[in-house]
Amino acid sequence: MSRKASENVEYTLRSLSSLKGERRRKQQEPDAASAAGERSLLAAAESSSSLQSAGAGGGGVGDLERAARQQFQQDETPAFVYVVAVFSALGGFLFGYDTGVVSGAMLLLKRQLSLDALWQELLVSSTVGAAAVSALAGGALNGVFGRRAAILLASALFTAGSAVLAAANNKETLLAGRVVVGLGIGIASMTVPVYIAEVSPPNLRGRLVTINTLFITGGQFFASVVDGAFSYLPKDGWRYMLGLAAIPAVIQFFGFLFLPESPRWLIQKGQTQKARRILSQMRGNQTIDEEYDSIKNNIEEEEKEVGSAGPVICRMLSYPPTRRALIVGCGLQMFQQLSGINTVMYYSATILQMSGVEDDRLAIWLASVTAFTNFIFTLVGVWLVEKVGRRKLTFGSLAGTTIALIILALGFLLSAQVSPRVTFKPTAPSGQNATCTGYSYCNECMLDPDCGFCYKMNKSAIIDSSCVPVNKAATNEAAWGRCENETKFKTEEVFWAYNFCPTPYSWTALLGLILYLVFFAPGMGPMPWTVNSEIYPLWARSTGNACSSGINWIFNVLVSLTFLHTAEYLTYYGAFFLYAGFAAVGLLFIYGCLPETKGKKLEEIESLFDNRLCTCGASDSDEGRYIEYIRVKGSNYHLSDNDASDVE
Ligand SMILES: O[C@H]1[C@H](O)[C@@H](O)[C@H](O)[C@@H](O)[C@H]1O
Repeated sequence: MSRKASENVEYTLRSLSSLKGERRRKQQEPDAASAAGERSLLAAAESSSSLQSAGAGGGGVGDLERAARQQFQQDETPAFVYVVAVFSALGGFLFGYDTGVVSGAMLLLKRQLSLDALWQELLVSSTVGAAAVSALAGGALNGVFGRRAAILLASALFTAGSAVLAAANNKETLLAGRVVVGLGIGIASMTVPVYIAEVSPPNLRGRLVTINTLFITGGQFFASVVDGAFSYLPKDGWRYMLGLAAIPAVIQFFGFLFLPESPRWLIQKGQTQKARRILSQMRGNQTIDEEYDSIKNNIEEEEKEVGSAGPVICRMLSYPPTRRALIVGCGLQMFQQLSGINTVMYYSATILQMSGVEDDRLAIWLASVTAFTNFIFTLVGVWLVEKVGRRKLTFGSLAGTTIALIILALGFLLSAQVSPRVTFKPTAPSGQNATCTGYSYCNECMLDPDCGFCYKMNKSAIIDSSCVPVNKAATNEAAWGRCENETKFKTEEVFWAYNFCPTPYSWTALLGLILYLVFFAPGMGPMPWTVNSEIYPLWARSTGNACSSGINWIFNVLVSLTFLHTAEYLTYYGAFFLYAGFAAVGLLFIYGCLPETKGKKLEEIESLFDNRLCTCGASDSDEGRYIEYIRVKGSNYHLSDNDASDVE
């Protein structure tokens, strides 16, 4: 389209996947008329020839439509939106980095500060616990002070926490640092997706919000590499691991001093001029009138419908559409964690050892391969989200995850069944606990965190095997006996297996692990965050996201903290069958209750929850419809209103 033509014709071309969904339209137009309008619009979009014959100057309208179509394709989203999305997603990177780095740091810390099991657990879970609290509190913070202020606060907390951790000289200071970092993670985890969703154009929203999860998994991957690299620095290596997070945090803080507030939040607070300015900065050469009006009308309408009295959460629960959205949002986050992602992430080194990787360092490095798989396949999700939509992507991903969990469980089951016998029972030195020496199979020995399996090999057969206590300070050797230290390993030609049993089926665990991430990462990883950033109306968005993120963190703590105990009581395969069961229930939930939000304006999404909670994706049937509106200068009619004589 020539520049001149584009100046002459001001238009907006947009796509909607459903007219039924547009509440305002429904109220303004009688049903029959709207159905007729819908039909003619559909016809108009289908072929330009029908459009041409609809107008008096048919050829002119055809040109107009073609020009509009071309311009739509040319209307590029300004780079500014991407800059804003990437700077915000640094919050996701820090979330991933700080949750991921701790496992490597802990290996060094527990030796240097002689931490007992309780302190180790405290240092790991305090962050996740603090994140749960601050995610819940972050709703109010976001509502009152805005998204930008919340992100600035989160990056300040990340910076302060990392500095405290890097300089800590005792475990109490470490605990304080971990709590501060956790507070930052919680706020970032609930604010960043909301902020990105609110500044993005509808056609890119899913992709841009999913970038945040890409940054989370990127942070986890980077953390695993840093863990591997600094594990060679036994003294103070942890200071670098924990302190490094300050760099992206400072970058984000200064970046956000210059980045704008969400225009939707500004409109809600009555700062309309500023909102307009920011919106046009974000939309470049696209006209913002329609988007601006629709946000504004929506806010007014919502206030009329829901009122503004009482706490937001009470209003959300008593208003059916937001209550339904909240159930869907929290359910998604709960099933994300119940399908066991963080046991896979936090214990991948252990799972890899089960597959026969005996060297500790190699297991740490291989764990970064796992984190890398998670990262790369999240990228596949970024690519797929606007192509296949949220519903299909989430469902397909969880279906594959369930199968992978079953394979993982079967792998552990097979390994348990062929678990080597204990054939040699050494006498414990006096004063030493004799529980380990009482076990008859490697499998029982492996599940007791205090014991390990010491054995010899004769060709491929395991001989002279014993179960003895592990050296708590260095789990790569036994507390006493043949496997006590590496010199003895060599002279006695023995092998030491802690946390795993040498069996010919261990590779199935590795296969299950990789398959798990290949399926989980594109859908179940990012979609709960993406969908939650879209499904609540503006007045309920911060609170809705605060609740669902809080649920995510609470289930994260529950699942990852109980993993070792669950494995002890149910065995490893029992634990993975349990997660597979949760995932299967999640599958029913997603099939029944998750609507498609792809391509819809945030303001239209609320109407997806107008009807029954679980419609098994019934609104999807409208998905194939592609309706285009063209607004022509001097005319407020749609082209399909058959009044082409109004067209300039
Ligand atoms: O979406 C993320 C991602 O999948 C991470 O890998 C996981 O550790 C988080 O718990 C989850 O919320």
